[in-house]
Amino acid sequence: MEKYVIVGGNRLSGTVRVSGAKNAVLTILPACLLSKGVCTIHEVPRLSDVFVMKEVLECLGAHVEFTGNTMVVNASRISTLEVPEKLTRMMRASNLVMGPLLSRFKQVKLAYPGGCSIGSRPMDQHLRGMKIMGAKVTEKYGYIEAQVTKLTGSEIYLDFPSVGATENLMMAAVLADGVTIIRNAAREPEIVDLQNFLNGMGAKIRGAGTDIIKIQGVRELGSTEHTIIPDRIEAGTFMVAAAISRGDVCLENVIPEHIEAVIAKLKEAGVGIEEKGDCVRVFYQGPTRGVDYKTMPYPGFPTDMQAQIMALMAISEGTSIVSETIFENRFKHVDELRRMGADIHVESRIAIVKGVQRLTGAHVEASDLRAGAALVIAGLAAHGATVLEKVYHIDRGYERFEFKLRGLGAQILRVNGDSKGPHNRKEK
Ligand SMILES: CC(=O)N[C@H]1[C@@H](OP(=O)(O)OP(=O)(O)OC[C@H]2O[C@@H](n3ccc(=O)[nH]c3=O)[C@H](O)[C@@H]2O)O[C@H](CO)[C@@H](O)[C@@H]1O
Ligand SMILES: C=C(OP(=O)(O)O)C(=O)O
Repeated sequence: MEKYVIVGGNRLSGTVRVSGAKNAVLTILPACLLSKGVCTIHEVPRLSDVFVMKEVLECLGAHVEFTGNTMVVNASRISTLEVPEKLTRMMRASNLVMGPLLSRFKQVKLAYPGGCSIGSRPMDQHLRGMKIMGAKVTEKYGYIEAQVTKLTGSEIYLDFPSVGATENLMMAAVLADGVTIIRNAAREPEIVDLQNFLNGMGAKIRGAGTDIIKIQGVRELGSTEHTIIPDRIEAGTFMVAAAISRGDVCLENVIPEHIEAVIAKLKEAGVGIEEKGDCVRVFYQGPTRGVDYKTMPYPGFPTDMQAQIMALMAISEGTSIVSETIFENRFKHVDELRRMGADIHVESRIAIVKGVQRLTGAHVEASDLRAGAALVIAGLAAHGATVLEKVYHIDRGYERFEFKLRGLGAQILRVNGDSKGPHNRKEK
């Protein structure tokens, strides 16, 4: 299994370009199943999750070409409405094919994606919305099956602004009969990107980015060309890497308003940040201070940045209190940071981080994607070498991670494998 070896102590400097957003592409690729035409998508990051989603589309019968960072999907013909269990289990986001298949073909069957290491992640909000629109949904033997004669535009109030439920229901509603209104919808930028993509195919959706989304059903959707928004979590991760290494880094291809909550917290902690158009400069301007933060749905502080900032807090002056309100099991990086010398105490969904003078390189393991990113960040600042196991978690969400970090001056190597990661994966 591949691992990273990171030798800490180098100040990061230079420029890094942020890739297209994983969470946008993971909903836009399933949305291609709604189209009778050809969808050309630019800025698609070469991530292992993207390759899994490509395989899902291909298993359903779509034709997919992936060259560089452009993907062309032709789902005009589909050969099955059942997603193989092996694929649904590999990735939570595979559940996002449900809305499009039900909407266009009136039927879908997939294995329950199940829980994952950060929490149980049920799908009740997705399924309740589909039932309100008229679908018959059965959950048996680990499978979800849904079918409908005709989806009907309806009013759906989400109990929680779930990102996946909002996306699945938007996609279910685009070909439904009449108007669907999703209230208490998630407001994440990836949902706005999905709306723009669907409208490009001929859908009639307004309101994404607010908590009320209105979808006027249309008869069919056609071809489109779309560019994925920059990945705000990758941007935030590089910001923290720059800050912890006392560096001076310019990030290109960033939409600063998508990461205002992260920028505000880093500034409060004493990190220098300057915004210039779609570039952001992050620089050291003295020791950082511990700050408190609480994860919230967008535009609140993103849960997907909780672990990375905790690595910075671990060597900042004073104490910070971190509250995780989105996922019940998202502190798995804490034990690993402790191995590196961090002073962190967890009580239920709160972590109390007391800043220490320095971290020390250790043998640690990534339990999930962002925990892995946090440990890389910690390794950049640690004294000595850190060996990070289970790098495959990081490959889910960071394109050319070690290459980008090395370009900024970090000492990080991938060992035990082909040293390439998914970005160099050969096409079938
Ligand atoms: C591919 C993708 O876009 N993943 C993101 C998406 O995941 P995902 O779409 O799975 O996250 P949700 O917003 O749905 O989940 C948030 C919370 O709602 C709960 N919930 C969700 C659906 C449901 O039917 N019932 C229910 O109880 C979940 O268990 C969790 O506690 O948003 C998360 C929250 O910002 C991010 O961390 C993930 O990176
Ligand atoms: C939790 C994440 O992703 P996913 O929903 O794909 O598991 C993440 O990106 O941090």
